[in-house]
Amino acid sequence: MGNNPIRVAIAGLGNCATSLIQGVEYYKDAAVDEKIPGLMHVNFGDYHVGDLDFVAAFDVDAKKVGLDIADALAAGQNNTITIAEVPATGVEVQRGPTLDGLGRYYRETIEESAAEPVDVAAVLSEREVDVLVCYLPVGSQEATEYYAQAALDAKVAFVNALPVFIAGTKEWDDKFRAAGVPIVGDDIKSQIGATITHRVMAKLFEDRGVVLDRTYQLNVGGNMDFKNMLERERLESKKISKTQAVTSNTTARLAARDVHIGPSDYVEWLDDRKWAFVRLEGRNFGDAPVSLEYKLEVWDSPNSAGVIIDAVRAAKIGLDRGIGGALISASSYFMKSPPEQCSDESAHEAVEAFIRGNLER
Ligand SMILES: O=P(O)(O)OC[C@H]1O[C@@H](O)[C@H](O)[C@@H](O)[C@@H]1O
Repeated sequence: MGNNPIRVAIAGLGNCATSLIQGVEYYKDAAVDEKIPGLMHVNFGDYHVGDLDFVAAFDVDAKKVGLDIADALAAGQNNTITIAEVPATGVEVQRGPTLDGLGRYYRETIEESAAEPVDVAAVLSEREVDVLVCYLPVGSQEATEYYAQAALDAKVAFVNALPVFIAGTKEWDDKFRAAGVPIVGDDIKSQIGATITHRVMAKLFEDRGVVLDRTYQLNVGGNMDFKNMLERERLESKKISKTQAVTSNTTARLAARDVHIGPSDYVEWLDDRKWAFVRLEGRNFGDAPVSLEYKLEVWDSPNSAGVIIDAVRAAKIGLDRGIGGALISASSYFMKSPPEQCSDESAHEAVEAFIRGNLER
């Protein structure tokens, strides 16, 4: 823990939480002027990466509930790369409510804890949590709403890492504004992930005067996220989120049949690696055809951890400044489906202005 602690709670102790918590351990003593792989800011405003202090965690998996956070990171189906050994935290994983959090493939794979669910808002208040990070499985609409409401009730800032639309809806934005609680969301945009690289390439076509005619992004991986998404009904919002994240960065108006962006399959032996196969087709000078194809290979969870560390610190600054509702700059830069889409360059500038206090949200 650093000098200026941010008290963080986590909903969903899967791979993403593992990378986040191990990453904070790994970088906790990083020098402020050091170049850190995968982290855009060592200091974000007054907050150092080591200031994140994990004081509460919720899960539904019988193999995780009741364990110290440090032990839960290696439990159950977690299969990401190990970044650091985390010493015992003294914080036990508590039983959160399941609601619609477990789809068919989770139910087939894990055993649900028999413990009685806790009252999350009460725990958040008791532990004096500053920021709650929501890492529930894709498709958990009701469960995400439950945690968002708990954050509102306990006046805790909310970082929504999954593609359930909360920050991006007027209804929830109004609730967060009224409660004076900040929110950053929705759906984490990884450091060098499928979304950001695809956005950049689509924009490059446009900036160089090439007409983008069609594109696809096929993603495969071997973590529970990909297994969960074999259930097609659960990934509707994910497809919408990923598609709008890419198409919003170009003025090309592609017909629905000409854009295919989706989680595509589960390949167990990839573990927490994600491979993205991306193709863009267009027309160049004199309508001459041009196409670009690339493949991204990345460990999925460490790829989002650095972004979440920044999002948590933005949320804490929002809380310190008493700003309720969606933090537009941080949401646009760190998330795939913010309330307002803009170029990554302007979102980056906006985040820096927000940190300096020159931009309200
Ligand atoms: O690589 P992208 O497109 O930025 O997506 C990143 C993240 O997107 C989330 O929706 C997934 O659930 C995460 O597992 C993933 O890391």
